Amino acid sequence: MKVRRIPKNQLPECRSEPWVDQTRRPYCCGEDAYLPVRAGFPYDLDLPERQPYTGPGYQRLGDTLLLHGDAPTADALTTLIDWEHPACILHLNHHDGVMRLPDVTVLFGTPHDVTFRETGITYTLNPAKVMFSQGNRLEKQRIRNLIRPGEQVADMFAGIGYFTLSAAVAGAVVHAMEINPDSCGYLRRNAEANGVADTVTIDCGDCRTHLAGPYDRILMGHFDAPDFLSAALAHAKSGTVLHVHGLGDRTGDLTDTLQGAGFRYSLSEHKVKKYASRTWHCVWDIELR
Ligand SMILES: C[S@@+](CC[C@H](N)C(=O)[O-])C[C@H]1O[C@@H](n2cnc3c(N)ncnc32)[C@H](O)[C@@H]1O
Repeated sequence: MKVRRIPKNQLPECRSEPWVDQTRRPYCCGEDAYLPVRAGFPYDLDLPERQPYTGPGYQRLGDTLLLHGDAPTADALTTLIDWEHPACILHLNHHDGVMRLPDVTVLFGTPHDVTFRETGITYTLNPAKVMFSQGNRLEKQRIRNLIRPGEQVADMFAGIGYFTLSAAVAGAVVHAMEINPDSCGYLRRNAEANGVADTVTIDCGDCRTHLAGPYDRILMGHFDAPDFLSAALAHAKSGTVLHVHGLGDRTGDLTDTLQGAGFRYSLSEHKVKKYASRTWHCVWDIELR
């Protein structure tokens, strides 16, 4: 690719010059910018074409990359390091136990706290210590759109704040419960970083002992959430909406619990993401009448 090297701060004024090839993107490195040059115009350098990326798929959290699925080969790892220049690479083997703790193998660098933004929300966490699911991004946005300012919301499985923060930035008053002290620490930091510490109350411990409803909305972001439905219903009222996550088809269990507790309700199912070849991560919206 034929380019002219210019100081990066001159990029905005040079971009519309007649010699600039508008069909290609400028490349920046340090204080320099390399602008692609149209055929027939003078150029400074002929850069080799950037090869397409052929390494493994990854999830980026700040300067750390998280790999899912099979562990990469040594060559694939080198390709990834050369491409992304990360500070750390982790291979996620699985999530463990009720706290869904990540079981990771460190492939490169040293795990540490990372800070990143997703849909306007800032998160800090250590991906080797606590889970963060980017696959739930659309669900977080959906919840954010459903919230009315001033709603009283319970988040029974708050983690580092995936749903709590989405609800709080939409104007809800959130009671966040989380059993893992590490996650509680990040949740507190994240509420402060997003300017919602005044409207988020955090209780570190088992949600069943901290629920203090009735609430307008109850968020239940854990695969075992259907087993916690009775506990949630004891803190609900007519008009309460519950968002109950789970794996596979749990509608029979949910309707049994709702009918056993004597509630009239409407129930709708939403697919969040594919979890295994034939298993979906679903969320059931239940509105009590
Ligand atoms: C699956 S993670 C949160 C996932 C997150 N909601 C998401 O969508 O990515 C579930 C969280 O619930 C917490 N947890 C599990 N059992 C709990 C309980 N009985 N009370 C409070 N928190 C609990 C775990 O420690 C974990 O942080």
